[in-house]
Amino acid sequence: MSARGTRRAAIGDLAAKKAAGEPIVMVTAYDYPGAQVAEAAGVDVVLVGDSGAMTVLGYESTVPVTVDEMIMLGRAVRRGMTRPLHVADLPFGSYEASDELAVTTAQRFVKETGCDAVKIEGGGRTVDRAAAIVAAGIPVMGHVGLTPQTAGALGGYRAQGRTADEALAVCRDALALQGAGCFSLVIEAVPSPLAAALMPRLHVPVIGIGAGPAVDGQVLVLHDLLGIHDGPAARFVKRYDGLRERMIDGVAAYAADVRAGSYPGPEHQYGMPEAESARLAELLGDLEDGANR
Ligand SMILES: Nc1nc(=O)c2c([nH]1)NC[C@@H]1CN(c3ccc(C(=O)N[C@@H](CCC(=O)O)C(=O)O)cc3)CN21
Ligand SMILES: CC(C)C(=O)C(=O)O
Repeated sequence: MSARGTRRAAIGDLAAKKAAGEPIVMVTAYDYPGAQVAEAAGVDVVLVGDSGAMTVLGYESTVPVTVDEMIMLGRAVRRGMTRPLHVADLPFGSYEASDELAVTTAQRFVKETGCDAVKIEGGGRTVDRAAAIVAAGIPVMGHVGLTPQTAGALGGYRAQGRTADEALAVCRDALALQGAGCFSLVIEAVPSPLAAALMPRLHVPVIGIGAGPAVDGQVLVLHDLLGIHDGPAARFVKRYDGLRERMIDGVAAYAADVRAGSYPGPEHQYGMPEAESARLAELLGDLEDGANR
């Protein structure tokens, strides 16, 4: 590999960070500039999340997004970065029905997007799917707590595991996914005490989103943290910028310039030698004479 800092990340890097007690930084990205920005900012893991269904494709949930759509996003992300670990979400309906389907879909993502790992949601039957994909040689990130692909069954986009019994179910799922060979887990929208109680029992790196500070790293949706997304934000979202407002201001300033005739300015125009433009006028005159005959 080339110079230090430009080496492509390896799956084992997350475990090394956990062992060293260094927080792991993960963000989503869905396209080429998003991946470039994530890499330039020095993030460790870029997730091509199915949240892209909502943030960049405009669907009302993550459920409708297709494998082909996710693969297009994943390929664009691959072209935009070298170093961060590249994880791809398998979309709803593309892995649940059987181990064969899960492996086939995961293989498509690896072959067609060049991702390092895939992420699948839930415990239960997902545990077997995770084991099958791992057995096929593809690293799997698990995802427990709030699992948006099945949020309908969970009562909507709301925190999970708020009672001891429900919390135990989340812990069981996390431990089962670890047992199935997941190299890392995402835990989403759970009480901080749940995550804190679970952490000593997990040896794989755990990335939290709305799971408090006890975990090994944090993930946020790029469009949420930059303030590009304008929908209702979850409790865990911290908005570090207001890019949506800045983007609207930029386009509005352009529109105002066009309408005022102040764009394009001299510096945005191509010139032509005086002799050539004089000759062009002559040639056009001949053209008209010909047409009018
Ligand atoms: N832009 C974006 N960011 C996300 O984090 C995200 C998505 N999209 N799409 C898929 C899921 C949905 N997510 C969400 C969305 C909303 C809440 C939310 O509003 N939660 C409320 C509680 C709502 C309730 O109890 O009814 C909260 O207070 O956190 C949580 C997770 C996380 N994921
Ligand atoms: C929020 C993260 C964990 C995710 O699953 C997504 O972006 O789809």
